[in-house]
Amino acid sequence: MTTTKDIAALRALVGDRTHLQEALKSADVAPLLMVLVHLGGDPAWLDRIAPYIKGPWSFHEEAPEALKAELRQAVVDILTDYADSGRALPLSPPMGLLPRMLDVCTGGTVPPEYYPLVIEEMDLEDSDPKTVKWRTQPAPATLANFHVAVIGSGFTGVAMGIKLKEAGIPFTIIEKNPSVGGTWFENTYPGIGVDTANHFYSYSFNNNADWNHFFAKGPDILAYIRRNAELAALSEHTRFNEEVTQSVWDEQAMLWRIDTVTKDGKHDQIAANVLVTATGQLNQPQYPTIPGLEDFQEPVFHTARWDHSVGYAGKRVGMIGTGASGMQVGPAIAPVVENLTIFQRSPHWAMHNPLYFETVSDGKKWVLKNIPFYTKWFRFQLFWSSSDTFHHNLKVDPNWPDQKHSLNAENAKVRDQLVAHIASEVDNDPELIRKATPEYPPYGKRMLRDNHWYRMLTRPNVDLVTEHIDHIEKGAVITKDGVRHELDILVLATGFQARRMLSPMHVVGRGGISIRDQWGEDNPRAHLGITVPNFPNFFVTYGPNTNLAHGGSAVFHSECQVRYIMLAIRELIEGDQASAEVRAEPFEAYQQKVDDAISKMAWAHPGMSSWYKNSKGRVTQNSPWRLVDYRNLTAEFDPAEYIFTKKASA
Ligand SMILES: Cc1cc2nc3c(=O)[nH]c(=O)nc-3n(C[C@H](O)[C@H](O)[C@H](O)COP(=O)(O)OP(=O)(O)OC[C@H]3O[C@@H](n4cnc5c(N)ncnc54)[C@H](O)[C@@H]3O)c2cc1C
Repeated sequence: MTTTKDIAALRALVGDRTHLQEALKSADVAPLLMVLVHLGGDPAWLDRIAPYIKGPWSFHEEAPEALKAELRQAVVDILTDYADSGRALPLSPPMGLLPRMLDVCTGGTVPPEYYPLVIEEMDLEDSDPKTVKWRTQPAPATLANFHVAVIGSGFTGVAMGIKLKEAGIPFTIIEKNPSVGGTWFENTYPGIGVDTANHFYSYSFNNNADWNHFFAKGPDILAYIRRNAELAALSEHTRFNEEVTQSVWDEQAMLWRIDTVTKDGKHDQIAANVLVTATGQLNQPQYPTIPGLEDFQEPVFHTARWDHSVGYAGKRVGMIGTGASGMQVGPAIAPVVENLTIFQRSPHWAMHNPLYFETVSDGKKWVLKNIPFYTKWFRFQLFWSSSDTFHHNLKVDPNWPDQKHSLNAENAKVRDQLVAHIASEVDNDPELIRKATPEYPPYGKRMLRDNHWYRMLTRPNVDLVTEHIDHIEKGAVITKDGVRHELDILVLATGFQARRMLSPMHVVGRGGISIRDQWGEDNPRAHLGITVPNFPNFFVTYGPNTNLAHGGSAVFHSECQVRYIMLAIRELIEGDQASAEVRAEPFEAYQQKVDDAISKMAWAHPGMSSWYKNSKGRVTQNSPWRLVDYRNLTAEFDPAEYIFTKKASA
């Protein structure tokens, strides 16, 4: 039912029809059309506008101005009609029209297997489907005697805290930093930002209408995470500046014993029934092992530990690495440094997106905030444009002749487009084209956004060095060809220790087995990327084979994992169980499925070296699944896959 407050807001919205009509000029056609059909249910509108929507981004739409004006008027009329009549706004669109709406909205075809995900993601039925509800409300004493420890307060740890709080389950978040934010707290380098559009790279339960950019910069994302943490008052549950060093499963007490140390060296221990790691895959910086690095003597720092006390304007800066972070740093500092020397081991593919630098106008923010359902439809468009539509591009066609450069016909087409983009950006300079174009197929590594990286390479003060580094001396990097590159500052854009998952923590499960005993140095494996045999009541988020490299938002995956963990916790509490441990059979069967799927994908390509693969060549980081697959795998918790141990009766 629409509340009195909603009706009052609607009446205020349509009170000034001229203003509304004007304000709607800032709206994109596709989501506005969806609002109209959602509210009015008239399929004729879909037929009229569909021919002008060629894809899910706003720049794919080419409707004539007169038609857009008609659409805006129709939206004003229908909102006025609802306001005048006091009728409730329908939470869902007419379900019979949903398939056609999704197709028109994306300018493509959305298969039926996506409908449950769409209904849930957009919360079309307003039933809060991602929140796990009690089947039998536990007694207050039961809840009071249960405790969950969450390590880390980035996007995932904060989501976990919010959901635990909603369920009334006591919990403690332990965070080594003085703030929430994780990735977005620690990475403050110039140019830091996302490559996933933010109206999708955000929580489904808090669609933000206030993003300043379609692709936000670091501080805005940090502010968003902080706002969510504040809304749930998570600071009351969080121990900041405290690092978990070790967690040991106490088999007698059926509890995790979690050792922590504060920044000033105070040790403590926390006991918890359930332990959730939300430590991210990209949290521990990877430092290169280059002979002489310690002899450099000028400022040298990792992108994730940017030293803001060091001014780089007018300096000779060297940067090792051209991955996701390096590609953002380069264009941000090149205009002000004397010289930027970039040491590249292998180039990255990066795609142009016209919205990458665009700010969200005040008018668009107004529409996002005020027009009912607009944000939900806009978010869906971004979901569609940023994720599974690329998945087939990563699959190896065994009959494809040019396996070295592309994987299948579609992948080859993308390669041609990307190569043409590089050529035009570097003014057809053959040397730069050669250096900046990867040999490996597109999507072999996560596709980045071209933030003027290629154009930057044409600057007279930028050198792209592809000769390998031999060693480092005081104030200089020496390459294998004997050239000495004199530098004032050295930036290490060398990524993270993703493969040594959960390191440097020491985690000890049942029978005294440690996670390193079980995983070795770099072979992490977990059921659905979340649970591990021998480690009862232990849940990993952003765990093995859950990194999204075909596209998509890591926040989507976090929410899938958080829901799965909440379902498991519900099973423990409602069933009065002391522990749950994944059985070996489903665990092994899942690993087999993952490895089989990955063997047919880009990352297993023999020409690829990346942080996705471990020392034996197994892809341990990436998820082979589409978002819809991972959602389906984690939407329910199957107790039959777990061994439960009852609490000893008192
Ligand atoms: C520069 C950069 C850009 C990115 N851009 C995108 C993007 O565009 N799209 C996308 O989908 N993903 C992107 N990612 C991936 C990003 O990491 C995830 O999107 C997401 O932020 C991960 O959140 P998280 O909470 O799981 O982990 P993190 O954000 O890594 O948070 C982990 C937290 O755990 C804490 N912690 C770790 N160990 C301990 C310990 N022992 N004790 C206590 N606390 C501990 C850390 O301090 C940190 O706060 C990007 C990553 C980086 C580095």
